[in-house]
Amino acid sequence: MEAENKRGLLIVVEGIDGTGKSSQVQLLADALRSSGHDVLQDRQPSDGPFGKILRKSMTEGRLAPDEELELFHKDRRQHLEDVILPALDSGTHVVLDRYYFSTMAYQGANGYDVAELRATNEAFAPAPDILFILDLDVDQALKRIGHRGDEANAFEQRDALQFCRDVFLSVKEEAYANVINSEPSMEEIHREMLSIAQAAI
Ligand SMILES: Nc1ncnc2c1ncn2[C@@H]1O[C@H](COP(=O)(O)OP(=O)(O)OP(=O)(O)O)[C@@H](O)[C@H]1O
Ligand SMILES: Cc1cn([C@H]2C[C@H](O)[C@@H](COP(=O)(O)O)O2)c(=O)[nH]c1=O
Repeated sequence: MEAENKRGLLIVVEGIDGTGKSSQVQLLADALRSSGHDVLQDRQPSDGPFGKILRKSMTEGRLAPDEELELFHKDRRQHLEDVILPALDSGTHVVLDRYYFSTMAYQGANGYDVAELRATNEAFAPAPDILFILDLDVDQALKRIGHRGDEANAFEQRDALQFCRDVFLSVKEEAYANVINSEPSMEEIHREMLSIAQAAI
């Protein structure tokens, strides 16, 4: 009899800029691979056609809010259909840097209703099996990413990031959510996340 092909886990890492998401996604994916698991490491915006437009807009000039929001949703649908769901179906674990919680946070900070954004996304995007919310004080996060700019922009950015941090923390009671204090060393944070992931696999 053929061995049953167990579905992979969708493991999402969220948090405001500078909390260490990319570093932890890399460490977690590498550690799970070293333990013999099939792992796809990926990110949103994705590297697909809509994600590329979004990434370009971040360096070359922001799009109008409605156009930007539509592209985040198109990107997520395309990424799920073409990449994430097939990987999970084949038993591969997906470690994802940002997901729809970032839409709730950042587009919420742009003025859209957070609950509506969540409902729109959860109508087509499966909830994660594990969500890591990397949590750090906004000033510390800004220090890590070496914020530069004029004073007015700094205040605006600080307020927007505080809003985003609050939105990420608003889902902390979900069964899949794990709030990770991002102050300790990368290695300590990695050990905590790996032990949670290993317990679920
Ligand atoms: N636990 C940590 N302690 C100190 N510095 C850290 C820690 N984790 C990450 N950093 C540093 O903070 C900076 C941002 O890390 P990283 O790019 O992983 O964060 P991020 O959340 O993915 O950021 P962004 O959302 O802006 O891409 C990097 O210089 C990284 O080396
Ligand atoms: C998925 C997603 C992302 N964003 C924003 C958040 C960041 O400013 C950038 C992504 O860049 P990073 O390399 O991951 O830091 O995109 C967003 O506004 N909405 C989203 O849904």
